Amino acid sequence: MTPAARIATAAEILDAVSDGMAAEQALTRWARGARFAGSKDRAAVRDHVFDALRRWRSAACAGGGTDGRRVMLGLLRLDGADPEEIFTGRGHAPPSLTEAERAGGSPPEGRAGWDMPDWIADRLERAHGVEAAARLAKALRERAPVTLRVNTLKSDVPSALGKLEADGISARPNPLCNTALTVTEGARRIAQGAAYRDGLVELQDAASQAVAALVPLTPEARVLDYCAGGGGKTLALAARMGGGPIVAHDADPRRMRDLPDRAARAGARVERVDHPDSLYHAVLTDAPCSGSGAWRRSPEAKWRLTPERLSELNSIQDDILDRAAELTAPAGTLVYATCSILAEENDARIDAFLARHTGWHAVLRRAFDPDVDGDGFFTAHLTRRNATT
Ligand SMILES: C[S@@+](CC[C@H](N)C(=O)[O-])C[C@H]1O[C@@H](n2cnc3c(N)ncnc32)[C@H](O)[C@@H]1O
Repeated sequence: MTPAARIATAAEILDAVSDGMAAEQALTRWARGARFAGSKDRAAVRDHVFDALRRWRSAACAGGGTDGRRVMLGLLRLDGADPEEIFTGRGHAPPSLTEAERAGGSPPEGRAGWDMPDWIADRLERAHGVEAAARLAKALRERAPVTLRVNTLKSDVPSALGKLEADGISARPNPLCNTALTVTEGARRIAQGAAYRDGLVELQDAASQAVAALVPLTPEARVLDYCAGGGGKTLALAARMGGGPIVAHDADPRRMRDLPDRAARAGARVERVDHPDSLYHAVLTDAPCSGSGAWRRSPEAKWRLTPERLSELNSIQDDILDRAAELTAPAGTLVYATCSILAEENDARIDAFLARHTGWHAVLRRAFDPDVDGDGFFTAHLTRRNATT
């Protein structure tokens, strides 16, 4: 495919996303019908679509409209490219620009440059002040880093770096966590590489690793990952415990479907339970959330979140904390985590928990901002006051 044909395809996919289809689904549907497209074409189209979704509002402003064609036009303008070289109408390129399109569009100013719905920008500004809010919003316009966790059950940082090099992948240590590596070259080769296949490294965001690294663990601790999902943090905890065991639970057990295979590959022991009913020294609740700290990776979620859905998530987060508190041993630690930058899902949930449970206090609260090293995350550690056993 020519560069222009890739742009034309991205514009069509963006129209499908505008109509409500998930970006991944729209890309898969296109790829199925596009046998002519090679792996580089697919990767390039995907990058265009995700770049446009991250900067939808500013690109629409620069392109003079919200349809896929004009969003791609705006994106080219924002990136300093000459749209006339792409919109030629030749071959599979998009049709030539009309006079109205040439004259339309304006540089994004103010909130348009934040690339976020106003209601979310308002909340960010209330919580963090205008400068910090703008910085957070703008960080989510960029591509996210690709990060790996070195599985200390099978390797260490220097040997993992060496094995990755042999797979054609370059990486560097990531400052957020001592197990984290940022991939600098060859990210698309990870899944086929021996280091990944043999369980020496896992794909995991560095802030997610840092959250798991903060969970207080002792060698004999009984540990419950209450919202285990695919098990990213379960496996990170198991590695810190010399293999485990870690008890994993999820309200939707299908989310843990791949966990036994992943654990076997990593050399970790994970016991899945449907109804946890004993007491644990550490209970991790990596709660369902807006995912706002990771909107670089799933940018359409930024445009689809509604105030109603956010309130619904807040109720689920409160219920999870209440239930997890019952499962925390008297001297144990309840760990709350989200991959969100919204105060409503972070400090406000902890404050609400402490108001409902006056015998508890927060011994740690930490926010990770989305940046070149990792996603936005929040974690808090809760313990009972004066607990002795
Ligand atoms: C953020 S994801 C977990 C990601 C996972 N910990 C990881 O690191 O890969 C949140 C998970 O919470 C689960 N969940 C939703 N409601 C729940 C509830 N009431 N109790 C327990 N888990 C719940 C979801 O099914 C989802 O898998």
